[in-house]
Amino acid sequence: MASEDQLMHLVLIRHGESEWNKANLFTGWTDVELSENGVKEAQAGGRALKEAGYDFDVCYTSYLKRAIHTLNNVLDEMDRAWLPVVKTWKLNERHYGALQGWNKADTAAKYGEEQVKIWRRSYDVPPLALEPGDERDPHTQEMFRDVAMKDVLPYTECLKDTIARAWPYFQDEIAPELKAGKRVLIAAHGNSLRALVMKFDKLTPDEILNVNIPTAIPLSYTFDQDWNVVDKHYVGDPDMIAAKIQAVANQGKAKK
Ligand SMILES: O=C(O)[C@@H](CO)OP(=O)(O)O
Repeated sequence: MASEDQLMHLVLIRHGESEWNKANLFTGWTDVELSENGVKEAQAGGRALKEAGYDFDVCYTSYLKRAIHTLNNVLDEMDRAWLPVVKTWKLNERHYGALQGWNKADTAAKYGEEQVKIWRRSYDVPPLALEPGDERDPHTQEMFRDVAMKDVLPYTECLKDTIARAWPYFQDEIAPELKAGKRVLIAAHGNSLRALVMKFDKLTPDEILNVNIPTAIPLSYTFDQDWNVVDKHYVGDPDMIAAKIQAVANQGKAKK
């Protein structure tokens, strides 16, 4: 067992409910705001972290406002608004291609729940792609104007593609901070966090299929120096967390 000063502390938090989660729409890189409930969820996540005695040295988030505003609310609750925050598009949600804006239950009724589960959760089957020139094309959006190599920007992504950008970012930018003893908080998205969890937990493509991340519940990881997970737990009430995980899974079901 590693001694406490050799352990590395990381907390992941998915953004609170967004306006499009509430409407059950595929979101991806659409930059939608938190719902009123989502703000409350983020605040509750911050309070849970504070009450459990967590503190951080550096935070990371995506370019999307639902994650950024979640982080701001968490840090406000912890009286840590002053902490350094690094934003990167590499932690953006998985790009949902042409599905962005479609209702998940209607899509399940039209294409079948199995197909929707594959689009939502499979490791290597991407959703239908955006057409180049679509107004949602990231190559033409202001948000990505500083991305030098535009061909890395996607028209759609499966989880494998999200891992291909999020995992090298974690290894190059975040892992050294953890190694240096910094306590790190990452506020991101259901699927960009699944990308990290798949790597941390060494899950197979079949195992990751059934992993759903609940909104705004802090997920605490402790690693030893070899990146073995020595502790992993959600911070909050277990029944509430189980209900939230099930609610995420149910979003892809057709309405009966
Ligand atoms: O719509 C999305 O971008 C994601 C996260 O909200 O949804 P899903 O859980 O269906 O992958």
